[in-house]
Amino acid sequence: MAIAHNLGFPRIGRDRELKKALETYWRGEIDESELRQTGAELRAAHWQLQRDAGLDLLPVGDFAWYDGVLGHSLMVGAIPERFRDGAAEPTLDTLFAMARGVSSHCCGGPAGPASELTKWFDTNYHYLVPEFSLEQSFQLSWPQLFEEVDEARALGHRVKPVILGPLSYLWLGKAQGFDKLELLERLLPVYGQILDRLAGQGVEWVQLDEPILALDLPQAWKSAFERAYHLLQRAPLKKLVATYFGGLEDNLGLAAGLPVDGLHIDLVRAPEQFPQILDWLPAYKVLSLGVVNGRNVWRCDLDKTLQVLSQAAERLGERLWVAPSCSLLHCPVDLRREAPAEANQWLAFAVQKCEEVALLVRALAQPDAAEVRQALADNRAVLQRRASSRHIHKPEVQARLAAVEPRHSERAAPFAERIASQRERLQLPAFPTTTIGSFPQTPAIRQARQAHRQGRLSDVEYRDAMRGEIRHAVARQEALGLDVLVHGEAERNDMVEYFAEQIDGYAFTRFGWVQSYGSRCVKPAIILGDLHRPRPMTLDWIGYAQTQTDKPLKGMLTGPVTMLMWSFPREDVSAEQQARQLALAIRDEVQDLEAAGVSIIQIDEAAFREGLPLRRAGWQVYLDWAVDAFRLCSAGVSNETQIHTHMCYSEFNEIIEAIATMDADVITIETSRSQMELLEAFRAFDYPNEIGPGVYDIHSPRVPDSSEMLALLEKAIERIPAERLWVNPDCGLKTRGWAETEAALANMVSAARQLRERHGMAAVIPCDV
Ligand SMILES: CN1c2c(nc(N)[nH]c2=O)NC[C@@H]1CNc1ccc(C(=O)N[C@@H](CCC(=O)N[C@@H](CCC(=O)N[C@@H](CCC(=O)O)C(=O)O)C(=O)O)C(=O)O)cc1
Ligand SMILES: N[C@@H](CCS)C(=O)O
Ligand SMILES: [Zn+2]
Repeated sequence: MAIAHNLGFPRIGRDRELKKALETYWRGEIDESELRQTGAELRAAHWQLQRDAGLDLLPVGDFAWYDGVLGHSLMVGAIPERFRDGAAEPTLDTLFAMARGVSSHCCGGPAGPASELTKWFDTNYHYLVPEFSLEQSFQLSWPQLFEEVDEARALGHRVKPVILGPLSYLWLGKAQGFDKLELLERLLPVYGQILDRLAGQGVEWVQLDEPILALDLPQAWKSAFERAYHLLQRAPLKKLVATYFGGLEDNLGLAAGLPVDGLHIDLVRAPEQFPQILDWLPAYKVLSLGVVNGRNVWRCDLDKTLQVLSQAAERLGERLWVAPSCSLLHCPVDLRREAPAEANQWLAFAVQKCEEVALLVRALAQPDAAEVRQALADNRAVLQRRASSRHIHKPEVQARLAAVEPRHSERAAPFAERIASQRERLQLPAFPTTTIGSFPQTPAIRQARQAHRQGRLSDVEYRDAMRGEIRHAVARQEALGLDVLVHGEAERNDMVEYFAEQIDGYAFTRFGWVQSYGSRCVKPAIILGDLHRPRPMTLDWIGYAQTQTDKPLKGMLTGPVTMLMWSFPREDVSAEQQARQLALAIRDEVQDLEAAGVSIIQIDEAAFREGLPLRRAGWQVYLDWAVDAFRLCSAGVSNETQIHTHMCYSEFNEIIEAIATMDADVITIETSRSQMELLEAFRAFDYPNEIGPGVYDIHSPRVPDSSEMLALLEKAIERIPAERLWVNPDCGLKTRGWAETEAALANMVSAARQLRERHGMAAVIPCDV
């Protein structure tokens, strides 16, 4: 009989228990043993949920205090010098210091900025980038995995530890001035020790995640795979190499031939790998088929999936394993937590996905069992109901889209002409200072929203409370001397969810939390059907904010690509189609803001880079529709209206041309943790429009001083003409407190003023530059 297993379970908790415990610990309100207790309770609950769902083999090692890659760095002793405290072994506080940074005036321990945070492949999860030095050594330093294996076994579970594989780990890290692959020989002995120790604990199978096998790999890395796994071969336990987020393609032969005992492939992202894989797999190996989508929330089409599995079972017998396509980290925890709604019948969250995997395995073994037949019949009926639902197909939305012409994606004049009109209108100083949009989402704001949701605060009371927050944010910005103000986004629960709630065609959850980084979560909305905007979404708030100041105030919207990437999309129509529907909805809002006199409109495309397919072969198709969606939503304004965009993941080297084609008048980007290195692409391409490279990292509570920001701006000026440079933080400030926000922004404004003096720049940039 096939084995039902799982690659990883969400760790944050159904009610975000881990988030709450972490934040309470960081505030000093609970001690380490209380935090650890919450972790243990969550792990126990999650293993039990998976076991109750019917899985045979449960993952251990998928729990992390902040991030799995960070935990792995601790395990192999890759701890940057600035976080080493002289202590022999790292502590939980070492881990949190690496994740969050430490201010020099705090705690008396080592100080320094946090490690870089970046996107986990093409997901909305962020990991902490390992930092490698030339003298890097590795040693087993963090016993968490072994302790959790004991913990799970003591609870009576059959476990499969999950570890990030050595090649993917090195690939995801950062090495300054040398080839990080050179570290492999130093790293592998530690992997050997880890595997030996797990074997000593009685572990039979270990899962080594090597998602980079789904990427275009240089030959040196392909060869390194063979070398590495040959060396790890002697460890006395069975190894399953797990690949996901894409197909193996040219790495198929390599992956199938590695000297390990099993291979997991993602058949949701790359169904074409089957049945070809059967011909490549050595006869002794287990094949784990990832057939239940770990990246979306739709129920699995069980009939269709069983056709594939039955064929596989015929060839593989007991060597067939069944699993979700990837870790379920990217899914909400449990659909049973939601209130009843028509759409629920179409959905499956992590717990339900485990049940689907178990059911598929049962259906293979006992296709005629009454409960199996019933479950398959139910599944069929549900899928049919969805296909014919009136919530999905809206002829008026489709007709509007069909009438779109290329001219709708063209600004009236080229950038050089537009910027002159905009400078004339805006009268901004050189190096204009601004922020990315959000100001601190304080407990008071969140509590007001909760009270409003629960009916304890009327619509008018809620509006007045948010207007109070807007007045406060505007007044603080004026006092700080910022040049372009924002309303602060107090009224938004999230930059995507807020808009999704106002666009017809979306569905929402109440508890569908997914970890984004550390303790921060998002609740992605679900695109059910055709999308349109029935009424203005931001006009009242932004109009109100503009009445509070004479300075220019940026209208703040989320762009179509980001709306799509950070939602759970439909699978019955293309991503392009969904992005174009969203673009029209946002275009309507842009035009309403312009008509209301808003002179600058920022359309955030924070997820633009993340949407880029993992394999280069898919890039152009994506870039064409993604750029066009942005242009479609932004191009309908006059030359005097300045369009900004913002992206928080700025590795643009290879797509800078597409970024330029978006033709935003100003782009603000995240660059501070990379010390402005990411601007190199803009310099090399001679990017024509204006740029605001982030001068400080907003993910950390640390307040950088103005000299630090000035130094970064000087680096920026080496790469970008001074008259096109803006000054802003890396991203929005919603996660920060007011005290640190004001301190950091005051330093930022001071840095901009010093820069103006140093470079003798005019107070107002002339229009003909
Ligand atoms: C820019 N980022 C975003 C990404 N994806 C998004 N969808 N949105 C983003 O902004 N991806 C990349 C980055 C990731 N960065 C972040 C940064 C910050 C957060 C974050 O702060 N998340 C919040 C949850 C936000 C939210 O939905 N808030 C709601 C509900 C708040 C709440 O918990 N209410 C309580 C009651 C009130 C209380 O006591 O505090 C409750 O309901 O129980 C709201 O404001 O109404 C987080 O807390 O993690 C995410 C990604
Ligand atoms: N306007 C948003 C962008 C985040 S990427 C914010 O400031 O939070
Ligand atoms: Zn951002």
